[in-house]
Amino acid sequence: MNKPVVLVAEELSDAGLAVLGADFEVRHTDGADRSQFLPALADVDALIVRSATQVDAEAIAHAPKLRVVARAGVGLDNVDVEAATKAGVMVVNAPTSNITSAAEHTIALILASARNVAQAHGALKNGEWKRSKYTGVELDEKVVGILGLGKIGQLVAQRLQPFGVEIIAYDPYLQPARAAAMGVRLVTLEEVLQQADFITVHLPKSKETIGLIGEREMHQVKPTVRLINVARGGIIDENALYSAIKEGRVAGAGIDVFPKEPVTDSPLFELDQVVVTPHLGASTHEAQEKAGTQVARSVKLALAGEFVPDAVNVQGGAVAEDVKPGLPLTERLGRIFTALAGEVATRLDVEVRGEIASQDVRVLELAALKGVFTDVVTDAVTYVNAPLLAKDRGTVVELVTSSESPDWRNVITVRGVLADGRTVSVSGTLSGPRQIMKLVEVNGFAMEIEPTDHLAFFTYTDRPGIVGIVGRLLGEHRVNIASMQVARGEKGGKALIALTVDSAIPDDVVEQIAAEIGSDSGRTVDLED
Ligand SMILES: NC(=O)c1ccc[n+]([C@@H]2O[C@H](COP(=O)([O-])OP(=O)(O)OC[C@H]3O[C@@H](n4cnc5c(N)ncnc54)[C@H](O)[C@@H]3O)[C@@H](O)[C@H]2O)c1
Ligand SMILES: O=C(O)[C@H](O)COP(=O)(O)O
Repeated sequence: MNKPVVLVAEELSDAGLAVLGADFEVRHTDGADRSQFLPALADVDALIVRSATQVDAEAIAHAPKLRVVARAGVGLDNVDVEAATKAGVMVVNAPTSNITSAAEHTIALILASARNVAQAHGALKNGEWKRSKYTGVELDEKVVGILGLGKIGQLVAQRLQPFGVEIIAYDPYLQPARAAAMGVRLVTLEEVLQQADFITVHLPKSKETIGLIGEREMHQVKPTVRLINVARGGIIDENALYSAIKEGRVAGAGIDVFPKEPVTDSPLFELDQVVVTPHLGASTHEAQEKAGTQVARSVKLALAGEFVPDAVNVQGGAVAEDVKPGLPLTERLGRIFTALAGEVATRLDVEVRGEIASQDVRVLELAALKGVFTDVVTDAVTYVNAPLLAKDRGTVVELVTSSESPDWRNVITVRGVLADGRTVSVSGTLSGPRQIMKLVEVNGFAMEIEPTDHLAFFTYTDRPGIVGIVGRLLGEHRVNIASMQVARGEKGGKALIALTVDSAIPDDVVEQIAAEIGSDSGRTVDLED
């Protein structure tokens, strides 16, 4: 069988390649060179990039087999996540891999800018011993303004605290109490501009943040301010920064990122007050190893159709430890649902009841959909394309949660309404310390059986002799019964017989059983992959 193809379009750490292992055909290309990159996408299953490869709609259209784009780093501004989602392609990143490196690089640029390290270094190496020209400033008792107090902004704040600075931050999406707990005062953008001696940017690049620090803002800052950008080029307007430094309205800058990269000529490069690095924030051995291994793991999960905690274009995000064991159970319930229904539901409720319902359980809805469609379409069903499949087929899906679960600690139900108005439902739980999967309800009948690979359900009218008939017919056809349960509403009423068997029951045997016991519905469920 052909191995899935993983295209590595930028440098990936050896550790990352090692995680991929021998199960994949790993190819390499230069993602920054479109004439190489686009044709290389033709038959790839996964693509791994850093920030230099533009994974736009055109690239995605060149990759008909693509199932996952993995960004070995944080920023996703080079990946068209919307186009990927439309094409059913999962996008993952390595959200924490390089944050320490980026924060440390920020500190390096703050200090380098404060003490003119790069300029003095260059001068001395050029034979110039200049001391007064490179007199700097202390950090002690200065005000540092952080724009964007997210993962990196917070690490920067922690690392700056011992320098004796006052830290203020602008981040309208953060609770002031959370910032206060870090010793940071949340203020408005104007207050940062007016009060800070150093301003460091840690924002995502977005429509809102492009040019956030532009001409107008450069007129509001102290003339002694130093601006640092280790986030993304363009958040600080380069031309406005150039004029402000030239005109003495800004004292200096430390810049790691540029609006267009790579870049070797920028007006900023002529200014002695500016220290620059070529997007080195994440360029440490440690960050690259973490980014490489994290995305390689995500690629493996994604190609196996498993849930990928770092996926950015599926609902759910990171999965709580208590919720994780529910994923295979719910997926199995989805598959059993489809086998019982024999068609796609018009409406599907995924009910989560019990203790786990207090957590973020949206991923269980995805797991149910993945199961529901696994035996319906030929293509691999993933956590990304399962909701798209539901939408395409007109299935309205709802997640229902409740902390009430009278019989079990947690119960998950997949219940659907079919086109003719019939309802099909199946519920399961994880039982005991070993968290064994149990089916606890099928179409309103209570039971307790393991959802093994081969199941069968027959409804009939309650009367004596049914178990014997079913046992005899299966025995005659050499199908071994592992367990059998009978459930009924009332004596002589509608009843259900549920079986787990060691091999698939042939269709003609199902028909024979149904005919002999007068079953109006005989369904088998075969889940062996
Ligand atoms: N130079 C590098 O090598 C390097 C390395 C890693 C990350 N980065 C970049 O650093 C930036 C920050 O990364 P992170 O991991 O800390 O991201 P994050 O998402 O954890 O933090 C971003 C913060 O910005 C805030 N924010 C968003 N929009 C805002 C707005 N309009 N105004 C004010 N605040 C806003 C958010 O609330 C959040 O707290 C990203 O641009 C990322 O691409 C660069
Ligand atoms: O967003 C990021 O992760 C950083 O900017 C690092 O980008 P890189 O992987 O191209 O170094």
